[in-house]
Amino acid sequence: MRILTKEESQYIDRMAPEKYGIPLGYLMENAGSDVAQVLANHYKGAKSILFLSGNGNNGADGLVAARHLMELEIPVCIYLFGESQKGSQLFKEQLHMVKQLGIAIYTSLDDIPWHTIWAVVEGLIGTGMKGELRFQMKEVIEIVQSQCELYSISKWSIDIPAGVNANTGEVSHSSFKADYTITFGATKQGVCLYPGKEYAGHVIVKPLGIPFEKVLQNYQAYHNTWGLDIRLIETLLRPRSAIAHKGRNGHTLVIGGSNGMIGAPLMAGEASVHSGAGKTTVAVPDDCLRTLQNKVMPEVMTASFRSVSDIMDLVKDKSVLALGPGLGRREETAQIVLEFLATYDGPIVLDADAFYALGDMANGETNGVLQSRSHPAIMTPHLGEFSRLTGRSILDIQKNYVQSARDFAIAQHVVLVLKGIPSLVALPNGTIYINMAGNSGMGTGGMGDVLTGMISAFVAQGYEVNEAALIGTFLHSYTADRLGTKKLWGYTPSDVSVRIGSVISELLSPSLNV
Ligand SMILES: NC(=O)C1=CN([C@@H]2O[C@H](COP(=O)(O)OP(=O)(O)OC[C@H]3O[C@@H](n4cnc5c(N)ncnc54)[C@H](OP(=O)(O)O)[C@@H]3O)[C@@H](O)[C@H]2O)[C@@H](O)CC1
Ligand SMILES: [K+]
Repeated sequence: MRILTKEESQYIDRMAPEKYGIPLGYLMENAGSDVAQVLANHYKGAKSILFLSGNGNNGADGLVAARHLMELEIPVCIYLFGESQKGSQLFKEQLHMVKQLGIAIYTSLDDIPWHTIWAVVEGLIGTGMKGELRFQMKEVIEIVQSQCELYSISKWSIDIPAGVNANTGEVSHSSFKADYTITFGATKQGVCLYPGKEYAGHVIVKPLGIPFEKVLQNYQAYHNTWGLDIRLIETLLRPRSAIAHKGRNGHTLVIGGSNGMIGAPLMAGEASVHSGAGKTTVAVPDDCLRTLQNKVMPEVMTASFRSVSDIMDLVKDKSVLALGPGLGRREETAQIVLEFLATYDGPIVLDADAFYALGDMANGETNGVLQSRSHPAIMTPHLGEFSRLTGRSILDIQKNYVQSARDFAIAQHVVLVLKGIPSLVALPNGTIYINMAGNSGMGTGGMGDVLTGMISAFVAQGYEVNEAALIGTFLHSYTADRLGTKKLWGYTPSDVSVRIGSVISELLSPSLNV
């Protein structure tokens, strides 16, 4: 699923007429007619649908929809916001048409017969929003929302809810909170990120009427952002060969653990087993080995290390290394991690305390440690860890969430799995995937260790690091969502871990009801 930024949408807007001779009015006619079709299918025999129309092209989309609904004999009316004579050219043209057709138009909210309205469709403002919502628009939205609540009227937005920043998902105070958003061509980035995502409700994507990917090929600042969803994963997952044996399915090595932190490498190791790695070994510092052996499931092999050369020996015959879970933050451990990274060039997933060793990568001595690897390292920091790696505050990262992830992945040449809400996967070429799965029940200690084990297992099984990060990240959340349908909290990382195999089996063979 393609995701567009505000600038990309506006570029399409400009280029359609300029380069391809496709008047914007054509695209608007498609957009408006699609909005009408969706509403007509939803509200057969509706009393009345009210369009809130700003004086830009977002409002004009709504006016087109109102005209189409009139043809379908669905009663419509319009509330006009702002000065019509100052509106866009297309808005003025569409307004003239609906006036000629005699559609009821209100300029005061007090005059609207609210008891007759079944749905409000907000076209106050779309991708043209600059800064914070202005006061007058906020007032209108507040009154409309309270009327919707009073009369149980459902709320729709055109393209993006008024007040939601189309890029960052930040919302102005009094933004329009829709039940549904109908958008064109592709979802806007701002409704895939929080809090914008909550304001958009269910997003419906309709065609734009121009192959926009072709148009964007010439756009210098084109960012290439995708939704990480089930359809993408179905294209990436490959059935196992019937003759695959444990040797073919790879061997994961997890290096982690410290006194009191044995659970982390243990969960990573067990998740690797459940995700299908042929073999899994968990290695911990010498003095933790006995504790590990007493706790770990029998399918996981165990080992221990004291020095970098021990780790080098252990990793020799392994397909992938997961480094960091529960490793601890002692200075000598950090030294081992750095020394090891300087010598080992194989596939690696870095997590948790491995980041402590790397410190501030933008300004510190470790800048460049990961850049020239033949397999880009996969890094799975949460926001706190990412803040430390980048030397920037969490607030600053959240404000520029997607761009921060993209910049880091490009600069360090890594596959970054940024564990936020939602999680992002940023590839070394700057392509971003926004995770569409996940739920609030996932915020428990150990969930990240399971993710590390899952991603490592997919690398072990022969997936490229990019693919493994995408598959692991999505399936981790998707499996949690499946659990979340029964209970939204109280399920454990291990519950997710043991369920992964069944979920993959279902995806590969939908007829299997495991
Ligand atoms: N992508 C495409 O190809 C297609 C795009 N299409 C549609 O076009 C839409 C974009 O239309 P757009 O560019 O005309 O801007 P739009 O969202 O209507 O806003 C402009 C109005 O908002 C006002 N305003 C600005 N900031 C404000 C604030 N903070 N608070 C309050 N008001 C504020 C601004 O006022 P001004 O600054 O001029 O005083 C002006 O009046 C897009 O979302 C989609 O629906 C479709 O037709 C299909 C093809
Ligand atoms: K809107």
